[in-house]
Amino acid sequence: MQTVPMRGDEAAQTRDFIQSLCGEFQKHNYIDPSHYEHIDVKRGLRNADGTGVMAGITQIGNVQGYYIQDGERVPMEGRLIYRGISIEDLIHGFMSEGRFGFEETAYLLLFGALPTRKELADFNHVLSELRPLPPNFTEDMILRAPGRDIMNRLGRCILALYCYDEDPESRSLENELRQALQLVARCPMIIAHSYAAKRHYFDNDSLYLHRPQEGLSFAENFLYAMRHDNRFTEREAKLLDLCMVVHAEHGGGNNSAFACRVLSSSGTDIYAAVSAAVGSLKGPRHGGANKKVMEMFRYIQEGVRDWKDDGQVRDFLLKLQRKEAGDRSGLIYGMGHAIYTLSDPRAKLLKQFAKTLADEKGMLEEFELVEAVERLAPEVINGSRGVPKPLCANLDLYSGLVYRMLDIPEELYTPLFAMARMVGWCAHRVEEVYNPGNKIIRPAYKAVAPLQKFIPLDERG
Ligand SMILES: CC(=O)SCCNC(=O)CCNC(=O)[C@H](O)C(C)(C)COP(=O)(O)OP(=O)(O)OC[C@H]1O[C@@H](n2cnc3c(N)ncnc32)[C@H](O)[C@@H]1OP(=O)(O)O
Ligand SMILES: O=C([O-])CC(=O)C(=O)O
Repeated sequence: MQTVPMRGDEAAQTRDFIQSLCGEFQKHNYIDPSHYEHIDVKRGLRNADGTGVMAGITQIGNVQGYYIQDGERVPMEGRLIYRGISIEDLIHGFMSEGRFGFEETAYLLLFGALPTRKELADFNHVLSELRPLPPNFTEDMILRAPGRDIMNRLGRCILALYCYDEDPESRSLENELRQALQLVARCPMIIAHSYAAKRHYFDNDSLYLHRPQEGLSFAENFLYAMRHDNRFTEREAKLLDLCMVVHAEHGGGNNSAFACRVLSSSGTDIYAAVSAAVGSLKGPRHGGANKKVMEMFRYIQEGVRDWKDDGQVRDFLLKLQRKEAGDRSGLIYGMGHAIYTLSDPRAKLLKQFAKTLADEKGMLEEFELVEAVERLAPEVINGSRGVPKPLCANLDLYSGLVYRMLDIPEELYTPLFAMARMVGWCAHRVEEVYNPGNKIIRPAYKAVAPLQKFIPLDERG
């Protein structure tokens, strides 16, 4: 698809007009912070003590980072629980038996119980059946309109799948589950093909489109489809599988799952709800942070002469925080979390694997720099805060490093997160739609604009 180019003078006129409207916009849209002193607004849907406003009940995932004692928030080591099973137990369970774990995690999250051997085999077979994209989908939806941003492509493709679904509007449980499994199964292919198109059209590379292979696991299929020579080792696939498991679910309140639940509560279709979740995850304060972390480390490596000197690293982090360096957002990516306080259990797990891999690949210096940021950033972020807030590394601090050591290109880091989280989104979607008591999610906004009269066109100044 091509956009119609504007002539130079038209473009300048449009730019000037829009620039003049920026002033108008600022005049009428600025919210004076003092309003928040008088009106009880739960900004970011948070209570005054930083805890989240309780917006729903779920059976799927549980995220714990503090407990309440005598009305006070008490920090604790983070816990992540999928359907009642801690993430550590789940990972230990399938790893100790030498299996891939993502498929059984998906089954657990979507249906609520661990599969038996037969159920797991049947589930894997169904995923294989559902994996191929519809005929001509890659040609029509991916190759004809390639794009640089794979998350944007993914959202678009998910919305487009509505048109290829013979029954997109039925909300029967069976249909919802069929759609959910199809989305989970197809996501790796959409990402791999979108990436191939991006490389071909924007990076001048040859075009290769691999088809999914029956008998390969989710992680193996992704590596097979992403790499031009289809080659990967078992160790790489097992590590990617583990990354997928830790990214699969994070309760109902995280920004993308909540977006999915908000849309679902309106009664709209699964494609609309899940593509909204993709859009949310793309944001740099959410899943997009894994890509931003790598960019931030490039800034640090360029800006700090001796990475082993804590003083120099701390000074650079201060510059990041003061918006004097990096992307000027003021954020130290990969640090902080809305719920976790002392630790994010996923970051702990990924850190262990990153360290072993870094040792093997001769990348211990990079690993140690990430560790230094983890150690020094809380003090920098807390700055002169009277009572320091406990602040820990989140999973995005170490996931990028693991992906880099797996030779996965940076533009796929957030899409990989989406590929895994598709399971969590679909589980929350079906839970939202299936439970009949659920109401449309509809918080309130206090309007502060003064009333005014309509002025006829000729009388306006
Ligand atoms: C998969 C995920 O979504 S994990 C999160 C990935 N995101 C990132 O890594 C981006 C960096 N981190 C952040 O932006 C934040 O920590 C978030 C968005 C994750 C959580 O935000 P919040 O729940 O608002 O954090 P919290 O309430 O603890 O923030 C306390 C203060 O520290 C600041 N802060 C928190 N984390 C950071 C950070 N990484 N860098 C700079 N400042 C930070 C906040 O801006 C806030 O300042 P304020 O009190 O002056 O407004
Ligand atoms: O829970 C959150 O706010 C963000 C997060 O870590 C996730 O979704 O994995």
